Amino acid sequence: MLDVKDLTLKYGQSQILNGINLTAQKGQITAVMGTNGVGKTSLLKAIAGRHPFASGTISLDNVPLEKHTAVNAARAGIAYVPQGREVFPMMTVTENLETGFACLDGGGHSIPDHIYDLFPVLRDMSGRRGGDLSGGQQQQLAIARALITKPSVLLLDEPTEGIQPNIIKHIGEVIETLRDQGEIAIVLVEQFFDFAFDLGDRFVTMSRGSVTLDALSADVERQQLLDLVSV
Ligand SMILES: Nc1ncnc2c1ncn2[C@@H]1O[C@H](COP(=O)(O)OP(=O)(O)OP(=O)(O)O)[C@@H](O)[C@H]1O
Repeated sequence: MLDVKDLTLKYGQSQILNGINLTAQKGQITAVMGTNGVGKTSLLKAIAGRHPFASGTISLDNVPLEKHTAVNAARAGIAYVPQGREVFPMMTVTENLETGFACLDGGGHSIPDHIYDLFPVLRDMSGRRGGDLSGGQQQQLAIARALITKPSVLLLDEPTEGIQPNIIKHIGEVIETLRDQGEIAIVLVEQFFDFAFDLGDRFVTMSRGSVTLDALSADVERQQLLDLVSV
């Protein structure tokens, strides 16, 4: 379980996160929602060790993570699929996937079949350069690369952004499959309301760096949620 407590984050003098509390359970999709600029990406970056936080704690299975760098977060089991995907454009699909081995112990790793079962297009395009893939294919590659690290927490930042509807549907099905396997706590930051609403088991809404609602899907009405995340 991921447990974020009283997290604050600053860019210079500007305080962006004002004491965020968030938990994400394995086998659940925790959807973090809110309008542009409320701090969703900053929250994910802090959890992923991509930006230092000013105060608070991030724990995995009740163990607070020390020295919270990106490498340490990845080694601890936190995988981050950033907005914009960050696929290496000059590397092949296979090489992009292999970068995920860097945070696993030992050598001699190979790409597991289940990765290609989730994303068959990556097998077909294994020799193509990352930069030559469509946006949807790059998103699949970025999620697959994150899964290579065998995470216990998967952070997804706007996975539907700029992607055609049939691939969005497929990505939604993959996220559900991962949830149903029960091994990963999934944190989904998403502005496509219906995508997040359909997938979320728990909803956390944010406004100006603070949590405004934290509720299980059974306890929240669609309109209530829509009102909270609309401008
Ligand atoms: N590197 C940075 N330096 C300074 N300010 C930043 C930086 N990154 C983000 N911000 C500011 O922090 C605030 C929160 O940004 P953040 O990207 O976390 O929000 P968001 O909810 O993810 O928005 P979006 O949906 O547009 O990505 C915004 O006001 C943004 O301008």
